[in-house]
Amino acid sequence: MTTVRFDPAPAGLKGTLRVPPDKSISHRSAIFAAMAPEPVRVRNYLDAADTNSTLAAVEKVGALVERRGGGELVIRGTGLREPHPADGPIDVGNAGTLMRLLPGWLAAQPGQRWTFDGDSSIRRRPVDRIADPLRQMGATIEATNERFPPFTLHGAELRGIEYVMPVASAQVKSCVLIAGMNTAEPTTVVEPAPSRDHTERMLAAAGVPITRDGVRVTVGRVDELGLDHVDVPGDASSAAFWVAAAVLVPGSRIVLEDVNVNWTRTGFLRIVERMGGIVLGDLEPHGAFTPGEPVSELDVAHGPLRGTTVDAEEVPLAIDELPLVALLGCFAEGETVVRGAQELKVKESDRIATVVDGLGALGADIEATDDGFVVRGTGGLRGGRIGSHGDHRLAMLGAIAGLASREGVEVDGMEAAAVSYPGFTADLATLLAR
Ligand SMILES: O=C(O)C1=C[C@@H](OP(=O)(O)O)[C@@H](O)[C@H](O)C1
Ligand SMILES: C=C(OP(=O)(O)O)C(=O)O
Repeated sequence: MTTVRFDPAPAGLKGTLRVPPDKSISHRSAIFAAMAPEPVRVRNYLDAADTNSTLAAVEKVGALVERRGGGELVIRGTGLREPHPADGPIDVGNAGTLMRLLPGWLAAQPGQRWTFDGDSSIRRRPVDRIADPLRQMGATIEATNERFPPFTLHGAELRGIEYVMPVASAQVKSCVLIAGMNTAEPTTVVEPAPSRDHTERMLAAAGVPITRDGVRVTVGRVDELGLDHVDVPGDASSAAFWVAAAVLVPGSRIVLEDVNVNWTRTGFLRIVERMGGIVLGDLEPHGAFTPGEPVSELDVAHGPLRGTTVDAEEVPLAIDELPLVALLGCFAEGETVVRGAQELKVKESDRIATVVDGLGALGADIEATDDGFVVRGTGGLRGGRIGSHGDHRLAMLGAIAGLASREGVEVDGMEAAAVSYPGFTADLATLLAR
C-alpha cells in the first residue's frame, strides 16, 4: 500500500489541464465496438485500471483490440449475435460499470454461458439489480447469495419488457437497453429520475431505434450496429477534483479543457455554483465529440462558499462527486446536506461511511444519515490521515483535502486512484509548479 502526503498549497494551484478521458464513455465505446460488425476506431480511450479491464473482457469474448498508442484503439468486434465462449471467468476487476453492462449483451446469446468475477470490492456490489430485469427477459443468472459476484449468466432468446427501475442507475438502464437490441419486441426502461445518458447517445449514433418520452426510454431490435468511430471527451468526474481544489485553495485558478458537459454529468458544477463557487467557463458546449457528447472549457477560481442541500433527484447527476460536496461543505458557511443518496453505500466502498469517517478524522464536523450526510462548515479542515479503502474517489478526495487543509493529509492507499485517474499526482505536480 502506498502512502502519499499532500501538503497545503499556500500559493494555490494554477494552470491549464486536460483531464483524463471519460471512464463511462470509454467502457461503452469498447463494449459497443465489440458488438459491431465493422472495425471501430476509438480515440482518446481511458488508459486506467477499470477501462483496461473492459478491453480484456471484450477480448475474452472474441473482439480484437489493436492498441495504436496515444489512446487510440481499433476494435474489431464479433457482431451482435456472435460473441465467443470464454475460457474461464471474465474478470471485471474493480469496475461496476463493466460488470453491469456486458451481461446485457451476453444475456441475449442462447445456449451460451459466462461467469463473471472481480476484486474484493466488486464482490460486495449487488448484481441482483441487473439479474432481475434480465431474468424477466428470459436469461438465467446464478449469483452468490442471490446477489453478489461471482455469478454465472446463461444466455437465452430474450423477450422485450417494460422495466420500471427501483433505483436511478445508469448502469442498470444501460444493461436493459443493450439487451433490448436483441429482443423480439421493443424494450422500455422507466427511470425514477434522469441519470447519465451516454448509452442512449451511443445507441442513437449507432443507428439503433431509440426514443425517449419523459422518463421512459424505448429501444428496438436491430441486426447490427452502425458505429464507425468514437472520440472520448474529458471526464467530468475527474475534472471535479480540480474544480474542488481551485474553489477551496486560496490563490487558485485552473482551466480544464475539453470536459464533457453533458447535462446528466454536470450536477456537481451546478451544486458548486449554488454554493457560490466560481466556475467561469460557461456550461454551454463549445464543441461536440462523437457521438453526440458536448464539451467545454471550465475556468475555476477560489472563492467563498455557502452550504446547500442536495436532494434525491439531483443525486444521480452528481453521484460520483458527492464525496467532494462533503469536502466543500467543510469550508462553506452553514450546513450542507446530501439526502436520497443511499446508492453511495454500494459503490467501491460504502461512501457514506468512508467519507464521514475519513473527513471526520481530518477534523470535519460531519454526520452520517441513512441516505447521505450533514456537514457543518467550520471554516476549514485541520488535516491528518485518511485511508482510501481501495476506493479511487476516496484516495483523490483525501489528496484534495490535504491541499486545502491547515496541516496536510496523508492518504493510505493512494494507488487506488489508478482505477480512473493514473496520472492524478503527476497532474497535481503541474498545477503546483510555477
Ligand atoms: O453508467 C455508468 O457509467 C456509471 C453509473 C453510475 O453508477 P450507477 O448506475 O450504479 O449509479 C456511476 O456511479 C458509475 O461511476 C458509472
Ligand atoms: C462507482 C464508480 O464506478 P463503477 O460503478 O464503474 O465501479 C465510480 O467510478 O465512482
